[in-house]
Amino acid sequence: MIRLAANLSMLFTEHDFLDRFAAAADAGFRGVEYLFPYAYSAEALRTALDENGVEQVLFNLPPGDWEAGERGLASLPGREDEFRDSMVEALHYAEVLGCPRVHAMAGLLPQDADARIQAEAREAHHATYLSNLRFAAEEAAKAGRELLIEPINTRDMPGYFLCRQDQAVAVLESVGADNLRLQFDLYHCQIMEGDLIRHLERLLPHIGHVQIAGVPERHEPDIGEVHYPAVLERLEALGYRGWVGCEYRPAHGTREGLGWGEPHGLVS
Ligand SMILES: O=C(O)C(=O)[C@@H](O)CO
Ligand SMILES: [Mg+2]
Repeated sequence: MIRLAANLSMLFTEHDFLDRFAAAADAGFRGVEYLFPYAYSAEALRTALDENGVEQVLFNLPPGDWEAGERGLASLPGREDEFRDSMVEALHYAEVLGCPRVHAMAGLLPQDADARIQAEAREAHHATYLSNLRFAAEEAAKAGRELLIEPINTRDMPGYFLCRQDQAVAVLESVGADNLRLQFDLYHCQIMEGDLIRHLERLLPHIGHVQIAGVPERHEPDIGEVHYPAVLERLEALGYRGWVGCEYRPAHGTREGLGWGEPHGLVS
């Protein structure tokens, strides 16, 4: 049985953040994920999990200055100290929340530079990314956690450093840490590369977490060009036993749009 987690940064936004845990549990979700926990104390979040009987399955490391447009620190040359601090903070939250995995966003390449500068920057980001991920995977291993990396489509996030599955696999293999795994977001993969079922088959040994959304609008999985019943059936047949994060923006209301999840135990 596919295990669905509600992404509380996108679902149940009809409610205040701390009330979304109850709304998710009431709709049949047994796991939750969201972008960032840091606006709340870890203890308050722990209480929200416990009171509603849901598991925390994923959240991201602090991403730098999100409001100013930053999208992660892991590949940013010169920001290594901040990245290390962000890992320490994330592991503290992971411990209190009992969350088995955290996601390190890669960050953006410099925009508006000429091709030569872009190429040099890409090399510098790659080297920084590998060394930061080596450090972070080691820290995560000491704490008994997994560290995830996620290719994100560059239409939604222009300049995002990690945007293709092969690039991610090359990074995982270069770092070579057992607890460094792939966050496979089918929405991003469909936009950049397509061929979702073949990607799942090939990438399964690397996958630590899956996320889904309809393409191209990022609405419910039953809206758009991807036939998710077939994709999820294949995922299950392949033996994937992890979580599938529902990371989409409801087209109308969250509950109104949950009909697609009824075969997986959700209630609309
Ligand atoms: O945007 C996505 O997709 C995510 O999974 C966020 O957590 C940013 O990485
Ligand atoms: Mg995602």
